[in-house]
Amino acid sequence: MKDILSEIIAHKKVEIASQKDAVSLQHLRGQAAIVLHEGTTPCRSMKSALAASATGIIAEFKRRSPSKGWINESARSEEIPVAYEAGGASALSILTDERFFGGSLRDIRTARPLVNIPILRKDFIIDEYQLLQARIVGADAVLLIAACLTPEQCNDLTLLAHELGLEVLLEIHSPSELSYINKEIDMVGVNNRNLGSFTTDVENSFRIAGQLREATNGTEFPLLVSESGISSPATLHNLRAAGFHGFLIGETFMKTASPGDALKEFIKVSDRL
Ligand SMILES: O=C(O)c1ccccc1NCC(=O)[C@H](O)[C@H](O)COP(=O)(O)O
Repeated sequence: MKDILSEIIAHKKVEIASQKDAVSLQHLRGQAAIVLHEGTTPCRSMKSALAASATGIIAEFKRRSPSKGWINESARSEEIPVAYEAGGASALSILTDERFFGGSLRDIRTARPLVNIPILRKDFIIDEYQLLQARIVGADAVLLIAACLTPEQCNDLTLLAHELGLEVLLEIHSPSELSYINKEIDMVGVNNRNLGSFTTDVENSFRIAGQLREATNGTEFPLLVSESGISSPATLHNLRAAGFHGFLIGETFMKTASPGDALKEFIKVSDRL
C-alpha cells in the first residue's frame, strides 16, 4: 500500500470506528438480516449485465477525486444515475467515500429505486461493516482493492459479500496482484491509474490481460473490467478486442454539463467503430 491509498485507508479506519460507535456492528447485522429476510431488494447481477451488454459501460457517479479536485460539485444522485441508464450504461458505479470523493451512502440509497441497472458501491472496503452498509442501502456489488487487503482479508470479505448477495469486483493494478484472483471472485478490474503519480495508462489493461491469459492458459478467464483513464470510444474498442467486457468510466462523463448525454454520444461513436 502506498501514497494516497495509505492516507485514504488510515482515514477509513477512523471513519469506520466512529460509525461503529454510532451504530453497532451487531445492530447493522440485524438490519441486513431484515433486508435479506424481506427479499424486497434482491441484488441484480453486474457480471451478467456486463456479459450480456453490447456496451459494457459502468458509468461512474464521481463528484471529486484526489487527482482532479472537484469534477462536478453540484452533481445530483436523483438525476445523473437516471440519465446514465437512459444513455445506455450497463451498470453504475457510485463513489461513497466522502472525504476524498465527495460521495456518500445516501447517493446509492437515492439512486436505487430510480434505476434498474446494477449499482457498484465504489469505496475503500476493509471491513465487514462496509459490506453490510452496502447491502442495506441497495448496492448490488462491491469493489475490493487488492492493494488495500491481504489475500486472506480479500477472501474473507468476498465470502461475506456473497452471503449478503453482493457480487465482488476485485481491483488489481500490477502483475503481483494476479495471485488474489480465485474462483470466488466475480469480476476482475484492472486499474489503469498509478496511485503514486496519479497518471493513467490504459496500456496497463492490455499488459495485465495478456499476463492473465498466460497464467490461466485461457481457461477460467474471469470477466475483465478496465478502470480509469478511458476517454475515447477507440480505446474502448481496442480494450474489447483484448477481452474486456466492462469499462469503468467516470471523469470523461462527469466533467461535462450533461453526463448522460456525453455517455450517449460516446456509445453512438463506439457503435460506428
Ligand atoms: O480518481 C482518482 O483520482 C483516484 C485516486 C486515488 C484512488 C482512486 C481514485 N479513483 C477511483 C477510481 O477507480 C476511478 O474513479 C474510476 O476508475 C474511474 O476513473 P476515471 O474514468 O479516470 O474517472
